[in-house]
Amino acid sequence: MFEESQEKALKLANEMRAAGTDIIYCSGLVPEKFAGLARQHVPCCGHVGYLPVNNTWYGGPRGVGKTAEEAKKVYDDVMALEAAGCIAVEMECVPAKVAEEITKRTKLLVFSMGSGPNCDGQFIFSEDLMGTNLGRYPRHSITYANLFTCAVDALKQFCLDVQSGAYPQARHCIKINDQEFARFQQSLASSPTRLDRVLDSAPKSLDQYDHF
Ligand SMILES: Nc1nc(=O)c2c([nH]1)NC[C@@H]1CN(c3ccc(C(=O)N[C@@H](CCC(=O)O)C(=O)O)cc3)CN21
Ligand SMILES: CC(C)C(=O)C(=O)O
Repeated sequence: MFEESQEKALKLANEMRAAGTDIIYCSGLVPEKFAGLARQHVPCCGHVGYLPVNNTWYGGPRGVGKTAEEAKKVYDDVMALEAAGCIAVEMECVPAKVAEEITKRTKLLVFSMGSGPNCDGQFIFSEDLMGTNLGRYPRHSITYANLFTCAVDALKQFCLDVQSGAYPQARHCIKINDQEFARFQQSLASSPTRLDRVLDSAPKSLDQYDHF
């Protein structure tokens, strides 16, 4: 919603609140728009440091705040969000020492994404945690499982078991009692098998084909 009008942002935020969300997080939203939401008592979380939504302006993914000037700009951005009435901020790819100094000075809850241990909380993409990210794993990420490989292994094994006949086994199958089955077979006595039907529909002679 960051490129939408104030009215649309408020409407969307209110729909999300009605659906039960506790807080509206928005990357790239300018402080004036957060202020508009905060005036209507919408709890908001902003975003500072490296903003993937504004990727072009950073020249690609990178740490933000490695110079004194840029670090001060991150501080100023946080203070602007605080003044706008946000209650939290995601701080992305800011040097840990800079993030720590800013966290000490703001009332906002600071969620660190690659901004070191001394913020109020940590934020990591679950695709990185669980190993389902098919792209690059950023430096700040940590991976505890390899669910993608697990999923592919499971699908491969299923394929192999179907091909080898290992699946399905008797315990995967549903039974019918012998008497009912015999009656069913009787009812099919005059029905041709698949093979009969294929042979029946095969051309009887080449004359059935068009020759030009
Ligand atoms: N899977 C996933 N994980 C993320 O953390 C993530 C996404 N996707 N998609 C949206 C953004 C993009 N993010 C990124 C992506 C790359 C870097 C990156 O290249 N970081 C540098 C560190 C730069 C430095 O040390 O100065 C790196 O080397 O990984 C950072 C954040 C974070 N977000
Ligand atoms: C979804 C994006 C904007 C994000 O939260 C991040 O990169 O931290």
